[in-house]
Amino acid sequence: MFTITKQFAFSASHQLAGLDADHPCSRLHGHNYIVEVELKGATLDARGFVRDYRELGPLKRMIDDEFDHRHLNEVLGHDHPTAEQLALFFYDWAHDRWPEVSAVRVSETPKTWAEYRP
Ligand SMILES: Nc1nc2c(c(=O)[nH]1)N=C([C@H](O)[C@H](O)COP(=O)(O)OP(=O)(O)OP(=O)(O)O)CN2
Ligand SMILES: [Zn+2]
Repeated sequence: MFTITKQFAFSASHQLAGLDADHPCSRLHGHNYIVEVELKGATLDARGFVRDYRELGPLKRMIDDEFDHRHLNEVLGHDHPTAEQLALFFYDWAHDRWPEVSAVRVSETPKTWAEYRP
């Protein structure tokens, strides 16, 4: 089995509901997000690729247009825009287009990663 990954980045604000009042993430704040998309394939195409990284360009354009420098509560339409919810959103979006997508990981800080892998 082959596994390839590609990372995308954006900056955005969010405010998480349902937390204790003294939880810092209940305040409006922002992160420099990293989104890592993983694709798997048992075989390679004639070019030697699971899929050409360049074919993931539409995901970069969507992130740039709809997520970068936006407020994630508004983008996702709810008040729980956690890293887990973002990983699920990007997985669904990417897997609809590229069936080899096997997982998506989202980082909010240099020390944290959330992964969605069905
Ligand atoms: N399981 C999750 N926990 C938290 C999420 C999340 O998306 N999923 N999000 C947050 C905050 O939005 C933010 O990411 C803060 O995280 P935290 O690790 O607490 O960041 P700090 O830099 O303040 O942590 P240090 O311990 O100071 O390094 C919170 N939890
Ligand atoms: Zn946060």
